[in-house]
Amino acid sequence: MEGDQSPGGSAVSQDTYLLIGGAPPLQQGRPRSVPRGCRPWRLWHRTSLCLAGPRKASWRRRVVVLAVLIAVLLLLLYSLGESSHRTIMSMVRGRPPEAAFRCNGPVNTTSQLPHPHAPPRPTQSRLREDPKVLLFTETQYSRTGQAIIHILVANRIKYKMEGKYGVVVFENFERYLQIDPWNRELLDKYLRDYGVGLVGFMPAREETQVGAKLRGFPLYVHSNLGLENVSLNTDTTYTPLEWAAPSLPHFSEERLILSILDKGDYDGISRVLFGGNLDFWLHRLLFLDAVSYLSLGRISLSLERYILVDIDDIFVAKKGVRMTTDDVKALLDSQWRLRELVPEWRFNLGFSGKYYQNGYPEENAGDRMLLEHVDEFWWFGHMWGHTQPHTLTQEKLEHQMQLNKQFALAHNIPTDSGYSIAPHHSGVYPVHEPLYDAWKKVWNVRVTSSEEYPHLYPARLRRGFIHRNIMVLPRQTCGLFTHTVFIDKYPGGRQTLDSSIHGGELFLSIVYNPISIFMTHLSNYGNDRLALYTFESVIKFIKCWTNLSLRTVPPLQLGEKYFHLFPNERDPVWGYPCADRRHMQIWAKEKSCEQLPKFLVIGPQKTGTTALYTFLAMHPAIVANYPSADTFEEVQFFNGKNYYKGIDWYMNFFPVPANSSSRFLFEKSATYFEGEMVPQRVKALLPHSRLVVTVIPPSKRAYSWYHHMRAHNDPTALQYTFHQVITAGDGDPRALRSLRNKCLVPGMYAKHLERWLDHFPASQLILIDGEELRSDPVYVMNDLQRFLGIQPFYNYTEHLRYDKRKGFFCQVTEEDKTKCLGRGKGRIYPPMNESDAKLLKEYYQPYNVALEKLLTRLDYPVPKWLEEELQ
Ligand SMILES: Nc1ncnc2c1ncn2[C@@H]1O[C@H](COP(=O)(O)OS(=O)(=O)O)[C@@H](OP(=O)(O)O)[C@H]1O
Repeated sequence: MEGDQSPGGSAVSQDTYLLIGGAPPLQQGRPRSVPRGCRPWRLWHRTSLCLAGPRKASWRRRVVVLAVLIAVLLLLLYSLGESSHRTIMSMVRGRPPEAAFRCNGPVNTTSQLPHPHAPPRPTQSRLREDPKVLLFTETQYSRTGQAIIHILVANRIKYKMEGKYGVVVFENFERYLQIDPWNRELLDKYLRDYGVGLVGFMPAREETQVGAKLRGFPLYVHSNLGLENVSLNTDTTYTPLEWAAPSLPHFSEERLILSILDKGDYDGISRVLFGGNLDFWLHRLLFLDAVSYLSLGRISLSLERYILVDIDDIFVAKKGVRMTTDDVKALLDSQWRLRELVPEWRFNLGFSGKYYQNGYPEENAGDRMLLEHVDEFWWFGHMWGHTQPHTLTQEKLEHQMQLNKQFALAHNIPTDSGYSIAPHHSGVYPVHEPLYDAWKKVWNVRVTSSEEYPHLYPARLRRGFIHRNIMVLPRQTCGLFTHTVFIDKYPGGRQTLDSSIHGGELFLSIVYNPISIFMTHLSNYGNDRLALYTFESVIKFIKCWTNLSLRTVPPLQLGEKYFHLFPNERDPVWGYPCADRRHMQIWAKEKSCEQLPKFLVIGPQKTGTTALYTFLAMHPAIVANYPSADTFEEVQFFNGKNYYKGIDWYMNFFPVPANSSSRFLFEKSATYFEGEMVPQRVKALLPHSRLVVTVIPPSKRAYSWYHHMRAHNDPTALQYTFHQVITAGDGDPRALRSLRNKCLVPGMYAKHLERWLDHFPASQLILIDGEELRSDPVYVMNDLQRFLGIQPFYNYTEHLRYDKRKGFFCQVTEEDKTKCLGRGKGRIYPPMNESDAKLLKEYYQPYNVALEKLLTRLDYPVPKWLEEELQ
């Protein structure tokens, strides 16, 4: 094995590093030659000499000449008028760069997929679970480990440290070799039995090694040597590495490493070993291929990549950075060239009609020419006046959209794309409901895209979701913004853009995302036409270096494809808007995180949650949610269909914040406790919230719940006895089995608590003994006040009193009477029969044991009833 090494003697100068055929070297400034006399500094020099004669001009003369010159220039400009502005600018600017990328080999112009690269899958090597990667990193911060995780996450490849795996990855291969014989044999047996392969990386070394033998392995390591003759396995998803001959300019500054394939002839285990890290893009592709190859195709990405390039702000840009007729022609030409590489390629144009014909005369001609070629592009309505939707009411939004639609109809622009986007992503996420309503009503929008979900950064975590039947697709960043108009003004210099194209961020975005939507702006197509340069270059680079098959389809089809590929992204996860500065900027001003609860009473049902809710609401500093008519007073947002109504719907259950933010808003929904998705959703929206859980003996809870269902005339509960419900088997009717589950499952307290604790630290959760709440509510309420840190401290002794008739503690009214909970709380029903009680005690035994262990581990008090249950 050869170690890290840059290709010897192949240093290539800057100008050849850039892939612009025939372009002058970068150091010379502009990419195209400019007539010398037209350059302002040249003009000044020559004129001064001419007026002042051959002798060295005195400084006075120079000042006079300069003043005359400025005056002449101003006069000239004035007389030529605005129409000449662009002509002068283009003389000064030179010509835009071209994507004249040269590929040292055949460009992959076919749209066919290559032959399957994975060896046939042995029947005995089937994995029962979702294939995952088992990853061993040195530490959570180690460099290659981070790079591996980065690639896996960006490609949505699951990885973990437990369960069944499709591939095992060692950040440091030596760790694998150092495993003690017993564990090594276990791991190797697993790899052999399930046909799971291994990827290993050789650690970087300062010192040079020549022929160092790998422990217990027939391999010898040579490190820090030059790579002379590279010849590698050609059976890869991407372009064979033999293309990476040292003479190729792309590799001049990169560190090539050698990677080898061990086909398992030695010990039955296939391995791919990398001589170094993943810094270089080609090795990242090779790593993905290795994962695919070693998992026998189970962890394999399709080779199809869909790209859609939106051109936003059509007609919006300022004078001077809009498109002229030449630019429109260049756009059309580029579109034709791109079709050679991506079948049916079309740019997707988003227009704001209000600014039509708002440029210099040549630019207005450009506007008209775009409309003359309306059929050549895909179109979508942007916002008429480019206003941010979150600042507008639904009425105003509809009005703006209507104006743009009328403009479209008047200019034969198609209006049926079903796609739209909002200026600055405003209103898409965080959701501004009026935007979704207006979009649906005026434009029948069914798909949009945004960079903001869940956050702009890190880009690799951007995802899609569906809200109210509108598909929101993630957008990728291509490095061009409204103000990136000239190549020499590109932030970080042209080299930065080029390295993003040549294996950097833009290239990897396309490689890692089966579907990429890029946002560009009108201004990126005028002047230096950077968007044309960027996309033609990156597409050629991809076609040159990979076997990816590039495609494009209109947005609606793209949306359907996206959620077909990633069905588990359909459901949104609403995030806390105040944690993200950008989200705050595009969230309606009247909204505030102070209108979200500070704590939740999460249940489970029948443990005394209503009493707790009522007692809490008595506190002067605590504000409960408004009651919901549909859900028996509870909001029930996080656990059911209400979640899809969005956070505006949820926030409407709470009063608009008053001046003081010391009020504690809360809500109680007793079914949150056992909901599978609830902890994750609560964590996302209310990351700082405190959680209040009440528990009573689980069998008692189950019995109370059964009677609750009977009292609510549930037909199944009325039809079957408690015994029949708790002993229902798999062969029983569905309704009965469902009732059994709802009756028994919430009482598995430890299991549900563990799930909450996966998302929240124990310090944010308090466990209340429901039996104690019943017998000594004052003590419990004081404890809870301390946990929540609520001021002022409320003296419940004066406000709660035992009511003999009710048999429970009740609220003391101003008239010194008691106000108790309704008949539905503290019901009267016959005691549970002994055999059912015994049955349930046995049933819940393991869950109660686990609960006791959990509480002890967390240093929480163990309720008395639990001690008794375990005796
Ligand atoms: N102060 C006071 N007043 C009335 N009831 C009290 C009180 N404290 C605790 N309990 C017990 O609360 C049980 C109802 O629990 P929940 O309020 O959680 O029920 S629900 O899930 O909201 O339906 C209810 O269960 P049942 O006795 O089966 O009706 C009561 O035992």
